[in-house]
Amino acid sequence: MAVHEIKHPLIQHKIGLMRESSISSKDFRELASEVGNLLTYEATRELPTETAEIKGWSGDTLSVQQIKGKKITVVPILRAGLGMLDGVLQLIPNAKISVVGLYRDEETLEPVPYFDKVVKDIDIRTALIVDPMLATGGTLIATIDLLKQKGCEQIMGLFLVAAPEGIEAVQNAHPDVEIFTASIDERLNEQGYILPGLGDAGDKIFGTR
Ligand SMILES: O=P(O)(O)OC[C@H]1O[C@H](OP(=O)(O)OP(=O)(O)O)[C@H](O)[C@@H]1O
Ligand SMILES: O=c1cc[nH]c(=O)[nH]1
Ligand SMILES: [Mg+2]
Repeated sequence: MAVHEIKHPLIQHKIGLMRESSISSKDFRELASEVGNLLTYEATRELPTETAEIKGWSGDTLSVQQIKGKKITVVPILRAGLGMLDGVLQLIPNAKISVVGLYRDEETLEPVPYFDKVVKDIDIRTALIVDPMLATGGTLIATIDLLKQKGCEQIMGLFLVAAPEGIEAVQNAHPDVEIFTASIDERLNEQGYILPGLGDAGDKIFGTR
């Protein structure tokens, strides 16, 4: 599995701002969307293009490049993934959206699924999963399981922050999935939170902390 930690200065700067303990929900939300946008730019760098003929402004026929083949479905994981969705859609405005809802049980840290509504033609689309946090990896593994059961064959994931433990778990379960993250942090604490991390991303985005 390919794991890309994106060291772009803009991304590093914005993730640094998000680590400030007193950050407001408004600022956290804006930055989550902005970093989601920048990660999308990086994750789509290798998308294949093909030549198409169009009629240009002067009436001449022009050869231009268009995205080729499989289309994308963006898969925000409820709740916190919604915080990155706007930024992703700014770059892929025609993407279909497949929503999955899972929360992590606070005691067992196991993912608990509670919602899914994915596009019907997911078998011919590339899924772009978005979630701010990849911690133990349980939520991501369950999401990939679900998408594959529905026929999805090509899957990428965008995460603001990822823990080494979670990356390893996902690598073992789904070695074919490609991951893009703004930061691979140090470790998980006893409660399964990422250190140094961002805290509880869902609570910060929705103001429920
Ligand atoms: O890798 P894992 O250990 O599974 O943890 C990561 C998950 O935990 C958080 O969601 P949470 O359960 O807090 O739900 P929320 O988005 O509704 O806050 C986060 O947004 C991920 O979905
Ligand atoms: O650090 C973490 C781990 C899981 N979920 C979060 O929101 N933050
Ligand atoms: Mg949460």
